[in-house]
Amino acid sequence: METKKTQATSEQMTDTDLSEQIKKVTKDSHVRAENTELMLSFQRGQVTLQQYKLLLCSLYEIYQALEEELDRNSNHPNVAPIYFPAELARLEAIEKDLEYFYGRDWREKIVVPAATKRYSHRLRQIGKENPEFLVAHAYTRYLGDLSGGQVLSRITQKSIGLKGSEGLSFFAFPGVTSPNLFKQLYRSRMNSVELMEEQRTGVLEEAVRAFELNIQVFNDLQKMLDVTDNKSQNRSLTHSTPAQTLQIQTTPLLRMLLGLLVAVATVSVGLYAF
Ligand code: HEM
Repeated sequence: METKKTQATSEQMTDTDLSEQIKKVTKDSHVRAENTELMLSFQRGQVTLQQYKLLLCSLYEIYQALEEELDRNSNHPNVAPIYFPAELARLEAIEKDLEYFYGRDWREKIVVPAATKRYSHRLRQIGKENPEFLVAHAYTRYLGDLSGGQVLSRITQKSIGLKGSEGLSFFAFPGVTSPNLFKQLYRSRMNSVELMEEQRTGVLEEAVRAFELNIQVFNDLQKMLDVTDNKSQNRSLTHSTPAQTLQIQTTPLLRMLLGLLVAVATVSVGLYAF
């Protein structure tokens, strides 16, 4: 299916192409997204199991909203050209990964920050009110996933120390043989979406907003992780090793003993002088 569709990608891109415009307007946002603490952890090969698990929880909520709205609007003229569930849908893959990390009752263990709720709320809102904006969100997530998928999968596998490919389904696109060719096809489909000038401006604004929502999710996740880290650090202070605990508890005690010694010495010297 993919090869047949790919033949439509040979058309020349121009400055008025939606795919070019959207890339241009989101360029700065992309740099900001790349430089969030969470994304830097991936790039440095330092992503932790906790970071990855929490990210998967948020991705679950985001893709659930995105894919439900795309499915519901799949016959809409502005959505149909970019509707590729067989090739791109991520929800089932994320569910598999969540089950791998959290067990069968993973649904009860999902935790997401406020920013993720805002993101999914926005997706459901535009799905109802402005389905033509869905292209901006589908572009931001799917083309991003297709661009970094393979590299990020290997980095995550190595950082977390996973043996096989279990837990990494999110990064795999079995329905896409060549991510680059598929991205070309996707761009040509985006360019075939007919939009009035006002709608086009709305889509471009929505793409910047989509990046912003992602950045907020990454920042919120990092804050959640920092709080957890601090808590466990505090716990390790109260449940600290005997040596640490002793040190903490003896400081005021020592001070009291010293004070007492000085007092006794002063009294003794006084008595001696007397
Ligand atoms: C680890 C951080 C990231 C790195 C290193 C990275 C890197 C890249 C690279 C190398 C490309 C290919 C550029 C090209 O083909 O011209 C790309 C494309 C893309 N990335 Fe990222 N990216 C990161 C994070 C993100 C995030 C968080 C998002 C959105 C949420 C995103 C969205 C996109 C999109 C939409 C494209 C397609 C651009 C286009 O061809 O129009 N990226 N990224």
